Amino acid sequence: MKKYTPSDLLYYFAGEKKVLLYVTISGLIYNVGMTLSPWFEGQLAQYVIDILGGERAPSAMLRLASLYLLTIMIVQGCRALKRLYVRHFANDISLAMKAILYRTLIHQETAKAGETEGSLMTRVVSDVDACVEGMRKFTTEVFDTGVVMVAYAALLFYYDWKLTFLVLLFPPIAYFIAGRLKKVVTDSARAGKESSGRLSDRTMDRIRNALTYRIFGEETAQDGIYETYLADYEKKTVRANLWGNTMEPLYEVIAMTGAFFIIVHGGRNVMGTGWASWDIAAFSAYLACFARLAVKASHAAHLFNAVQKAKVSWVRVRPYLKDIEETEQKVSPSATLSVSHVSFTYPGGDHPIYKDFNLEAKPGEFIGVTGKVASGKSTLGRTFLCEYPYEGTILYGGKRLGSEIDPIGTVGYMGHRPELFSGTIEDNIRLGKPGDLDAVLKAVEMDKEISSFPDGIHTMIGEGGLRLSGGQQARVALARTLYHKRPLLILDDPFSAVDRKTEEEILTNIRPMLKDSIVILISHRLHFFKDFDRVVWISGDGSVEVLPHEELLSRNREYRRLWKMQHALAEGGDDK
Ligand SMILES: Nc1ncnc2c1ncn2[C@@H]1O[C@H](COP(=O)(O)OP(=O)(O)OP(=O)(O)O)[C@@H](O)[C@H]1O
Repeated sequence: MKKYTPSDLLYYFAGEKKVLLYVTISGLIYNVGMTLSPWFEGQLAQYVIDILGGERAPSAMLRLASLYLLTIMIVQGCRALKRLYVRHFANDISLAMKAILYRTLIHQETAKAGETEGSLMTRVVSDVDACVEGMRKFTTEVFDTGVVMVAYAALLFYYDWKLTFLVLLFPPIAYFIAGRLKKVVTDSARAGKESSGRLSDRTMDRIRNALTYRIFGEETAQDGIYETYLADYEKKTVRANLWGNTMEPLYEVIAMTGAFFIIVHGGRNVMGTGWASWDIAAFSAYLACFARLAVKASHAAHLFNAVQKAKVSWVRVRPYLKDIEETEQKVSPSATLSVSHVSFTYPGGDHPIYKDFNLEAKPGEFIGVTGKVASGKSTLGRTFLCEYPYEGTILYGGKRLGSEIDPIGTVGYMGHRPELFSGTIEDNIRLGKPGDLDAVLKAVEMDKEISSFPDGIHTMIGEGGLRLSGGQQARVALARTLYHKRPLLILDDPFSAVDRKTEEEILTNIRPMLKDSIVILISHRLHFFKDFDRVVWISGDGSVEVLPHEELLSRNREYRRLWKMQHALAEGGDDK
């Protein structure tokens, strides 16, 4: 049997077999039971005529009505159960998708040009919601529309198959029109979503840079630009909703056209001159059954649109749904890192940022990376994420990183920016992964601070974490990286926003936690490099030197100069 991965839609259905079984049982009872209503209504009409004509006693009506009531109670009870399980199903899928998504997004960083982490997270989470809503509607309608339509159609054929063939021509016409319009609905939904993404980017930009815009007298111009984005969003959303919603009544009118033929031909059946012989009960049951079928058919068309919209979101969110846990299991805890002759040039760049980089490292080792400003330190760190192709080989556990082993699940990364999203501190660290956060909060020296917040770990930190100080943001981001520990960790300037004492405490705390990981730590500040296993120096002209601290100090003039300068500052008490 095919093994589904998180990027297959069926993966989520397969994980919910038990809940789907309950949905199926309660859904079948409810929907097949629904066809009994038109039959009961027809019988009731016939009983009224019979009682008035003296052919039946009123007590018979009472028995029939009680039976009808009991049937309704059972059918509606199953309906409530079915709804409950469908909700259960949707919640489980939403949680599963978001947990996978968050884990993947830790590795997303700057590769997607022009996208900020806040808008990326906000957009993909809203896409997940739209997808789950589509899956919920689909599951509901498979029963409420699919099964019930088959049951109603069977009843209609039983009463008069010729008339049924005739009247059932109309719902497919409505369905066909919905199919033809699906491109318009999809395109307008996509345009609406894209415009919403652009607007949220713009909103974030306006908030983040508010002070800069005010100081440089740019506010009015920025407000004008913002208005154009808002106007575009309004226009596209109205258009998307218009196409999505106004088609429904049209489908219903077309589907109901069959009722005209029932009144004419059904009347003939009752008079004894039609294709079948009917009493009043049959006429009434047939008409009621058809009306319900036509309404259901219009729901099918509506469902079609909902599924189309969900598809747009699914296509957008799918690349972020990767099987991380599985990759993690393939990595041996004692695997070593072997970097040989690696050079990196940005796509379209005319020279390598660095070349001939060589490094051997084993678990428990800390490797420092430093160099001049803009020499390529972050670029070297991000090479391990394999966002872009590199020259040479990076082997992890003997497998080539990027082609034979996925960096997701192997490489943990904390970038320059803390990459926090709007949510609680807990959400930002946990990213859907259950477990105890105490150890990582203590390690990053955040435990006491968090317990002094009124909402503790449930404190909402705002978009991009703007309600926290820079140092707090950095420590929450570090706690997240530690909580989702990987055998190879790249930490890009993790302590730039904390003071030296806290930095030292954190380093002391995390070293024992990371004794089975290889840590590559990029920093401008060198004082802790003396305790590291090796230091990588990037010169800025492309050359890379890898040596233990003392050796690098004696051999590399630039490194020595920088070290001495920082040492002198520290002794003068100026270094934080
Ligand atoms: N995505 C990119 N595309 C093209 N060039 C880039 C990209 N990112 C960085 N660069 C360039 O690569 C060079 C090295 O940048 P990088 O950020 O790696 O340096 P750094 O040493 O980490 O900088 P800093 O000292 O500011 O931390 C710079 O000249 C930069 O302009």
